Parts: sequence; C-alpha cells; structure tokens
Amino acid sequence: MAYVDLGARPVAEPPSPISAFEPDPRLGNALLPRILYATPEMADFVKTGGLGEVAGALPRALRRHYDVRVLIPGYARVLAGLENLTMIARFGAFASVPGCELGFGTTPDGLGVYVLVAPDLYERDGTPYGDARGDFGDNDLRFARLSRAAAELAAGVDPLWSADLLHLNDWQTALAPAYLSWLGIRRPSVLTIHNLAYQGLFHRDNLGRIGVPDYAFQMDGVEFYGQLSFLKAGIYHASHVTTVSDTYAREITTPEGGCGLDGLLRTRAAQGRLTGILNGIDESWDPRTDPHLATRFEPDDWKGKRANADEVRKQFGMAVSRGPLFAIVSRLVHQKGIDLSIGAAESIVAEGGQLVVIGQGEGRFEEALRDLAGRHPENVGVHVGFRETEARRIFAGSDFLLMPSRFEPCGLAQMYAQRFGSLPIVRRTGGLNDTVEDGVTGFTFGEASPKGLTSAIRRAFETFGQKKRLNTMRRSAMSRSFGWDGAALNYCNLYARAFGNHTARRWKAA
Ligand SMILES: Nc1ncnc2c1ncn2[C@@H]1O[C@H](COP(=O)(O)OP(=O)(O)O[C@H]2O[C@H](CO)[C@@H](O)[C@H](O)[C@H]2O)[C@@H](O)[C@H]1O
Repeated sequence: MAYVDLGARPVAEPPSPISAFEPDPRLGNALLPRILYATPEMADFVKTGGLGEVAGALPRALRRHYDVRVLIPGYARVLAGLENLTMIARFGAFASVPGCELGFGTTPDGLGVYVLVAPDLYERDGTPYGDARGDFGDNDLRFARLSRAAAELAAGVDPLWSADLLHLNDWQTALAPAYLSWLGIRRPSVLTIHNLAYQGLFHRDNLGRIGVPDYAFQMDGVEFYGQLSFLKAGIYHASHVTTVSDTYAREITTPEGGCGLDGLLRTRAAQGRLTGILNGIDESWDPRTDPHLATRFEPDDWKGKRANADEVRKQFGMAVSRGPLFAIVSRLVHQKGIDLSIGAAESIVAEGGQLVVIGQGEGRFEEALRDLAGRHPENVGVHVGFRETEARRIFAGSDFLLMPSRFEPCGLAQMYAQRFGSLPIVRRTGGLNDTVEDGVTGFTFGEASPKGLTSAIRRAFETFGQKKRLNTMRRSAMSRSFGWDGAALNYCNLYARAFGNHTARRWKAA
C-alpha cells in the first residue's frame, strides 16, 4: 500500500519497557484481532434511543473474542464521564474539517474508548445532533470528522493500536468505508444500519468541504437523487452491511421499505453482503435484580409486579385502579405510530384502562399527549422527556406496551417489556415480527391503521379479564431469551468472513 500522509501525529511516545510492567490499557490484547466500533452515541454517556443502548452493550459482548474499542465524539458528557482520559494524538485538518485531538480512556469495566476532542464541533447544548432550533447546520463536518477519524485509526494514528476492522453504525459514521477507499487504506469494514430512514443527506455543494472527491459523486458512489448521502456511501463502500433483524433485512430490499436505496441493497443481498442480526438486550434488564424498580419481582410474583404499577400510578398522579395499565416508552416520532396510539387512548380509558407515556420527539405528538393527559388526568400520565428509572418502572408496572410502529428495524422496548412481564401490542414489521409471538408473548396486527391497533387492544382487554391466560402469557414473555450471546456469535462469524478463516479458528478455540 502506498504511504498516505493523513496529517495525524502522535503526541505521546510509546511507553518505555519499564513502564510496560504496568500494562498500558492502550496496548490491549495482542493475541486478539482489533475491532474499532465507531458510534455517534453510547448509553454510558449519551443516548437518544436504541443505537446508544446497542453501542453500550454489543462492544462488551464482543470483548471475549476481540480487542474491541469504541470511537465516539467528545460531547461534554463523554469528557466528564471518562475519568482517565489522556490525549494521545492529533488529527490534522482536511478540506474544511478542523483538526482535533484524540483522547483515550477506559470505562470502569475496562472498555477502551477513543474520544475526538474538538470543543467547537462537539461540546454543545442539545442532543448529539441538534438543539431546539433543529439539526446543527454543520453536521456534515461533525460526522465527516468522526468517519475520517475511524479510517485514520485503521492507518495507525495511535502508535500502540490500530484497527484491523472497522464496525460502523448509521449514517454518522458511514463515510468511514469511503474514506478508507479514497485514502487507499485496505481494511475490512462492517456497516450496521439501525434505521434506514436517517440517511445523512446534504447539498452537493458540501462535497468539497468534507473532502469527497468529485468523481465519487455519481450513482455508483455517494450521490442520491442529486444530494450527497453519507449512508449510501457506507453501503456502497463497506465490505459488509448488516441491519438489526432478519425481517428488516428483507424489507429494506423492497421499494416499500428501501427508502430509495432498495436497488443497491438488493445488489448487496444478492452478493451475500447484507445480513440481518437481531439485537439483544443486556443483563441489567432483569426484574429480579433491577435496582431501579420500586419492588423487584419474578415470574408468578404478580403482587410484586402490581407494586410497581401502583408506584407508577402514584408518580404520574393517576388514580388507583385495578384495570389494565398500557404504556408507551418511545421516541415520539411518526415511525413509532404514536398518532395511532393517541387515537386509541380514548377507547382504552373508556373501557377502564389507563395509559402512561414517557418519551420525547416531535412537538405535535408531545402536545397531543399533554392534551390527552389534561383531559384524563386520572387515567393518562405523560412525561415528555426521558429518565431511565421511570422507563424501567413503567416496563415493570405496565400490563401492555403499545408499539404500533410503521416500520421497526429491530426495536428494543418490546424486548424490555417482555422481560418485565408487560405484553407488547405490536405491528408485524421488522424486528417486532421476529421477537413477539402473537397470542403467546404479546399481540400482533398487520394493518397500520386505527382499526388494526384497536382490534389488538381488544384482544389485550379480553386476556386481561382471564387471569390464568394472562399469567401464562406473562410467564412465556418473561422466559424469552433476548441476550447478546447469539448476536455476538453472529457478528463473530461475520467478522471472521471479513478477515478470512484465521479468526474463525481463534474464536472456536476460545
Ligand atoms: N428520548 C429518549 N432518550 C433516551 N432514550 C430513549 C428515549 N426514548 C426512548 N429511549 C430508549 O430507547 C429505547 C428505544 O429503542 P428502540 O430500539 O425501540 O428504538 P429507536 O428507534 O430509538 O432505535 C433504532 O435503533 C435500534 C437499535 O438498533 C433499533 O432497535 C430500532 O428499531 C431503531 O429504530 C427505549 O426502549 C428506551 O429505553
């Protein structure tokens, strides 16, 4: 490979042989292949939804088999959350993207985290992507910086560690495989699509400012109907593309589910380069041990579960009731069918049920939910925002979770709910189709319409009236295994394919 000057310079010397007696965590385990897991959010520090939770769990599940490190932008909460952060290198500026420092630290359980320290780019109020005024206007620069840093970490910017394989997540990191190609760095890359609806589209005039070569702006490249698409660049250049369930992997190859990228995704599927791997949920989701709960409980301890329901009702100022408690724990966006759930709320209340909601998102849904709670203060409780303890108590206390998503790549909330004995009411789409068994662990319906949802809700009410059947379903739901082991194994196989067979031999020996 030709030498590529990336403008990146180490700022610290490798440790002397003497200091090596106290192993530098940056050295890692030299016997294991090195995976860089690049993500725009991670539950340890900051998350806006499911991707952050997966990024907090999957790298840890893979650590038995690989030397895995995370790369994340240095948002204020990341800098504050990593106590032992040290600066180890500096990335040079390129095009209009500013240079920045590369920090390294470890989480309390020893997971290595590379951090891009660039206050002008990342230390802002709001979410990782925007504030009350909308998306940040320089998100192309911010996430081009992240993507290119991932590529440069494969080229040796840290003198003690370089990635053998890049694992990228969503559009925010999806330019990395393209930078690998444009810079002539030969490394395998895996891109996971958590949600095809978010593609990172920018005006074609932005090409130059993030260092995209003009020749790449074509249909077989980064161009998407006249715009620059980060996600398409990743799908086009990555060695392998994954998404987060089998059903969604099929759906995105159809015109209905492909968000305009179905043609390219069909090609990848035909080449054997598109795979669905279902997400897991981590071990903290256990009603027997979860410290967030008002009362811990296990299957058959329905009194314990009810204690959580009573606590939720109290906290949301709702009336004491023996009717069913329905829940929404979600980003409040069109994808999640929030309008359908709001439409069904009046009949839930009319039939003696209650509804509790936590989440945030589109203003129109936040407002409609506040109105609903205003009309039914005794039977509808709404918290616009997100608090982990509240969310977990709601999963534990509710009888049914509403999740009538229009599409759902995987979905985590329905798995959390089942673990906590709350039966999900879901539309048969994407990962919901792969994780909820109709009439056994929850209720499914096909049509994304008020009629479809209300017929499933009717079945839930009937089941609530038959205690034996309700408890059988709760037991089935709580016994489903949604751990990360299966997914980790599938990623191992995939990495092994990307590396060649030697990794497969290592893994079998482990
Ligand atoms: N405002 C908020 N702030 C912080 N956390 C919040 C939040 N609102 C909800 N959450 C948490 O995030 C979880 C939602 O995860 P999901 O997987 O259901 O959806 P999301 O659409 O965000 O993720 C996308 O990525 C995941 C991961 O691959 C896929 O499962 C999913 O289908 C895809 O749409 C909730 O259970 C809750 O714990």
